[in-house]
Amino acid sequence: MRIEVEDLVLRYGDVTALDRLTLTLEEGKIYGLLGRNGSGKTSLLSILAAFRRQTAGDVRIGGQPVFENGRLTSRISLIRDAGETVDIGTAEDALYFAEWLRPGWDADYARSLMDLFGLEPKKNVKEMSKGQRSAMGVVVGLAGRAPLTMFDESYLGMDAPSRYAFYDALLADYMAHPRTIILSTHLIEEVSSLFEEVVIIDRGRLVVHEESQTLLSRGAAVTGPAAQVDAFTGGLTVLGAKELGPTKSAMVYGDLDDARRRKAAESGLELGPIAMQDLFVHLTGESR
Ligand SMILES: Nc1ncnc2c1ncn2[C@@H]1O[C@H](COP(=O)(O)OP(=O)(O)OP(=O)(O)O)[C@@H](O)[C@H]1O
Repeated sequence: MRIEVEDLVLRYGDVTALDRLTLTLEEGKIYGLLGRNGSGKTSLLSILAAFRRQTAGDVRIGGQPVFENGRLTSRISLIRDAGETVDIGTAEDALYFAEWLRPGWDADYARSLMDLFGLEPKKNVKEMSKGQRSAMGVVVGLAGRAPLTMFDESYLGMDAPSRYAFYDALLADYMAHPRTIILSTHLIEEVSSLFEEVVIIDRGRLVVHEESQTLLSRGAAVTGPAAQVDAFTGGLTVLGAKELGPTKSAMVYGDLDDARRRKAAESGLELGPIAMQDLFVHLTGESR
């Protein structure tokens, strides 16, 4: 479902969590929502899921207002940090409840995900470990197949093998059942290969909304003899550099046009990609 957010403001008392945020997300893509602590990610997702009402501004999903719109919210799923299943009883009860809530629920898929994450259906959710509860949230989020599915750091408590199993399952299920997925995360390098587009917010404002590949193309690692690297990077924004003997590698930010790329090749320099995390740190790190 297409998401249109216009001049969105959310205030908690004196704190402005979202500050006239404007954003349009087309349907059927996987979006990465990135931002530093307190930048407003959870606030934005909570409004998209109608858990909260905005202070001002307009939010439309599939062309409709979201708040107190039950028909629409049954098609929207937000899985939060601790999972939403804690007070429900056993894992089986939680799945039953989710099935009742979600028109697109796939019970067979839910069972296979339970197996994948080693979750016991008869176990009380309250008695599960943090990682198991996170995995329960992931099962509910994936098997619900909501046309708008959002994961707010929900998989952070899971161990690395479980997280990677989640990323693989998400991608496979998204290919088979395309829908709009938003992943908010601090584990940028782990997840960034899933993102088709990236949204970065900082202090409640939009910093970047771009295709992942376009964003990544704004940075490059320049490697070669130190003097040539320095000459090449003069005038460019250098995000960081490492030296190993006579060789230097510098991360630069900015559009590297064909002429510059040719110049690099002529100077015997190698241009390589840089990590999304480094771009993120650059784009959000200097403003505080
Ligand atoms: N219930 C609340 N009451 C008061 N202030 C709040 C509340 N929830 C969030 N805030 C404030 O709103 C701002 C945005 O918080 P939000 O949780 O949306 O950020 P976030 O990007 O999700 O952060 P994190 O990455 O740390 O989870 C912060 O300044 C936070 O302190």
